[in-house]
Amino acid sequence: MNTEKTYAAYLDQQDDLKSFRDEFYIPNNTIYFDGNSLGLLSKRAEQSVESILNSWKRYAIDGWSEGAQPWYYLSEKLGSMSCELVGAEPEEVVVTGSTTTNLHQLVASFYNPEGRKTKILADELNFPSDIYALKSQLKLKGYDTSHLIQVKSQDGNTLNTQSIIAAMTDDVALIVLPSVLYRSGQILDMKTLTYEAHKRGIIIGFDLCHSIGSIPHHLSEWGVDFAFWCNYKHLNGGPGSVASLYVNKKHFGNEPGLAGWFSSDKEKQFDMEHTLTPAQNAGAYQIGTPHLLSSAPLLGTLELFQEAGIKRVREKSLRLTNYLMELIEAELSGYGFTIANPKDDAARGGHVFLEHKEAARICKALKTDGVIPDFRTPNGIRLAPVALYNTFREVWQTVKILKTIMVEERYNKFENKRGVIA
Ligand SMILES: Cc1ncc(COP(=O)(O)O)c(C=O)c1O
Ligand SMILES: Nc1ccccc1C(=O)C[C@H](N)C(=O)O
Repeated sequence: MNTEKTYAAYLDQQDDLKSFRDEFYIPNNTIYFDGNSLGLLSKRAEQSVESILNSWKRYAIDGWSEGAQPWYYLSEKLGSMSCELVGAEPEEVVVTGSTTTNLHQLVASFYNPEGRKTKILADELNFPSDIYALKSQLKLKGYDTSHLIQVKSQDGNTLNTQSIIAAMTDDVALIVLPSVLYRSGQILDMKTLTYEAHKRGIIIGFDLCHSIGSIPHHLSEWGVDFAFWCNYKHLNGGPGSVASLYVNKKHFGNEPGLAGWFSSDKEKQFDMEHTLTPAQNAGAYQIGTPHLLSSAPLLGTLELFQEAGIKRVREKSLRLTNYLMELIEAELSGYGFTIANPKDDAARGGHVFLEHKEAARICKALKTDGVIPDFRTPNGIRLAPVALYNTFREVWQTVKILKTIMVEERYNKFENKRGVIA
């Protein structure tokens, strides 16, 4: 392991994505390793917001059909611009709603309890919003929450594929799992899980919040029934930007569980009939008028991903997180850290997850020293060096800063307690 700073500089020089950093606004004197929570603003996203504002200024109501990006078709257009990121056909993806409302929509559409098959299978490590949504969907169908099975983790950080498969019993109607776990960054084996679910006649969908824009997916090839994700993390769509969903084309033509007039076939929508003719694509899972101003940044940012290509993004991301882990092992052993993310490339997502009993205040000390990580309760530090805008030098500097914090016990200045927003 070469721990020299010059080696980091050499890695940056070799980086064929290095020019993308200039596309982003990097906060001054900051090493931003939190792009897995909120990605940075790019100049392209800023321009695309301006262009949507201008079309409102210039065309008013006619913006729905006029201008460079007619609003009526924007959600589908952004879906088709995202399809390579998930390995889908253009009409299988639409930009709409929020992560959680999309999950509600998809469960309302795909959870059809029948006979013995009444349960929903999830896991105990997923992000709380998904679990809240699943429980409320069960209640709406008249079941109590014992109908939600949550696969247990052996080590508190990761899930075992075989344990998930073992939980696919014949009373399960629907499975909802994350693609990448938000704390440990473990990638679940979506291909195998989908295959095993379908062998048992169970519908399966994934929450791609932590994998979208970070790892490649092959949803159509794997036969995944549905997926949903936010666009504000690795895809840099901005705080609260409109989310996305994927529906496998084998399900096209069905009525969505939660219908609205934007679920309609676009040609029929303005016929104003009281019987819905659903769109024959993923667009059918939209509900009402799209949130144009918070979809707009995606026009710019998805263009950047089309230029970079998800394969190159993933390759650089793996090199960054690998370099970070190696430096941590070389420089910080003996300081109480555990690298709690999977170390092998196949199971490691886009961030490194460190556990430490002083994690909350180590995060505060890092922030004070210009490094932005995030803390995840009770003892986790997430560090996400992002391929499009972070550098190997920043990884090197972060480990150096972290070492100083540990050697000088600088974290003692802070309370070991999370802030309101961790
Ligand atoms: C895995 C996962 N699911 C869901 C959410 C939240 O969804 P929403 O965008 O609806 O707030 C997040 C993060 O906020 C997440 O990490
Ligand atoms: N939407 C947010 C709003 C405020 C603060 C954080 C978030 C996050 O997205 C957290 C993220 N889902 C996580 O993996 O922890």
